[in-house]
Amino acid sequence: MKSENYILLVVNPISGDSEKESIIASVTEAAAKRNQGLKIYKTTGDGDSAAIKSIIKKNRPERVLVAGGDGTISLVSECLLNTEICLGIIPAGSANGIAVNFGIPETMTEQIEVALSNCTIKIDTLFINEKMCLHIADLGINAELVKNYEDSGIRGKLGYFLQSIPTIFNSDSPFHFTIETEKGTVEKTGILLAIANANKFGTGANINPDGKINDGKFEVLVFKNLDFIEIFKTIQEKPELSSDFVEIISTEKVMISTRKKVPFQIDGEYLGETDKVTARIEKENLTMAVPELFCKFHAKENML
Ligand SMILES: Nc1ncnc2c1ncn2[C@@H]1O[C@H](COP(=O)(O)OP(=O)(O)OP(=O)(O)O)[C@@H](O)[C@H]1O
Repeated sequence: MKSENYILLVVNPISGDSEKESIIASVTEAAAKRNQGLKIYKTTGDGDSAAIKSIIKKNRPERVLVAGGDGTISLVSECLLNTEICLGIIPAGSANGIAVNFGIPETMTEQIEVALSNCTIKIDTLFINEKMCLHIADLGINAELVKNYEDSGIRGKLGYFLQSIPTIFNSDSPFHFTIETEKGTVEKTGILLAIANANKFGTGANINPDGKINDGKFEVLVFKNLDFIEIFKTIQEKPELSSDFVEIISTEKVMISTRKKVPFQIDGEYLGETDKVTARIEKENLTMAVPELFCKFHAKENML
């Protein structure tokens, strides 16, 4: 197969609760229409990263599509870092936080169209405690929620909803954070500290409306309280959030320490409790196919 004219589709057969055969059939049809070859790799949960890297190295595809949840999207993204090969996302997980952030459409037909489109963008990726983060990591009450969700065994948005109230009542918050950036050291108290190269939580809450995914910076957001009026505002595209609710520090690197150990998650994966987190950004090292609106919002000419 000629490298320029070939698509690799990585499918996680067990992610979420959707069947994957219709995705495979639709991508096969779309590739044929474009006169492109298609190779399908189904993940096994064991040695997938090495296997995908080897396929990419041997037969450089023009594009890689991934059908799976956030875990599979992250895994494939890591295989494509610092290459010119474009990634297209077909969300097929239980929560799909990454897809929500990139504004990936709801229907499979539109998702495949976007994934194969020429609307591409080079994004920055975050490394948090040296683990790649495409979306959002946090310390505090949201990470507790992710843990309780994983423990409960109930998948999807309902699972998160059912865990949200007990998580709030049983939380050990507020937490005390020491935040060191190139601008100096500050002390903050809050229920949640998020590290975001993204605008939205997986729920669609627009918590970092001015964040740009390709500006060489990321944001540290300290949420001070559960102000429901402010939380409600985050359903808007451009919410003006009060600094009594959230304080935002834009930076290229950060070191965070806490007085006591705090629950910690990266891209929806609970990583236990910690009292030290470092984060840094790597500039424009991943090419992604995204909806036109997302491309426009992140156009360089719109940046200050
Ligand atoms: N064939 C397989 N059998 C069992 N586990 C697998 C297989 N392929 C991948 N996995 C596992 O699937 C997990 C990743 O799942 P992923 O995050 O994509 O979906 P999800 O958990 O349903 O979605 P979300 O992250 O949106 O909640 C990894 O732990 C990986 O080891």
